[in-house]
Amino acid sequence: MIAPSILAADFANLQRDLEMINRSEADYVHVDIMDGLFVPNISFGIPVCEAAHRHATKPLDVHLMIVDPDRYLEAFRTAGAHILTVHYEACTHLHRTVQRIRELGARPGVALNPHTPVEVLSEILPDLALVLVMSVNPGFGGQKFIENTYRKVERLAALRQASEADFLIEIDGGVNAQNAALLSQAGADVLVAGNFVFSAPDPEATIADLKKKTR
Ligand SMILES: O=C(CO)[C@@H](O)[C@H](O)COP(=O)(O)O
Ligand SMILES: [Fe+2]
Repeated sequence: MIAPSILAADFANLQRDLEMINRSEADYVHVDIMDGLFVPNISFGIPVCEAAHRHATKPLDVHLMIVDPDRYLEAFRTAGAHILTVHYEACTHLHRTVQRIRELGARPGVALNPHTPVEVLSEILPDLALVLVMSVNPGFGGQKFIENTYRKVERLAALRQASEADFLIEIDGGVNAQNAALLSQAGADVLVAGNFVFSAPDPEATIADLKKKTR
């Protein structure tokens, strides 16, 4: 599955870019929320998420790169989040946070920074709908893919098989035509792509090409 990240969209033409995603073979719309504290960048917030929800026909996959995300779970759910992903590194009581996301009626996801081993989630995997493996350090689009990600995805896929848990494995950062098939073979289910899609001459065809590589 493919989740284009609107962080790389033209914010002055967001409706146009969302309509492109609607027409495309994309499965989700990836929405990156950055608070300038958890990551050294500020993206956009709840009103933009609401606007994306109004125009998108695909479910919103909301990636919260914010400290203490519990404060905003309800607001992003009300703004249309279908998947709500928090960072492992930003949560003190991750189990409680995950339960809260489910109570709100959203699908809970947990994201891991490149330095965080997948094994830290072993006790909570059955409670998750998605694990997001960061393949760059979070905060910016257009960064170089970290090659260690393949091994991490393989280890996570092995944990999934061993535990019979049923979560999606999502990869986020530096995804392109070179690494998409390899990530899929390693066990990834959802690939986020920002710059690779939106800087292409034909973003819709680029989404279709990426999708073919994941089949
Ligand atoms: O969460 C993030 C960055 O922190 C991502 O979702 C980026 O938006 C992906 O952009 P590309 O690396 O594909 O340009
Ligand atoms: Fe993201």
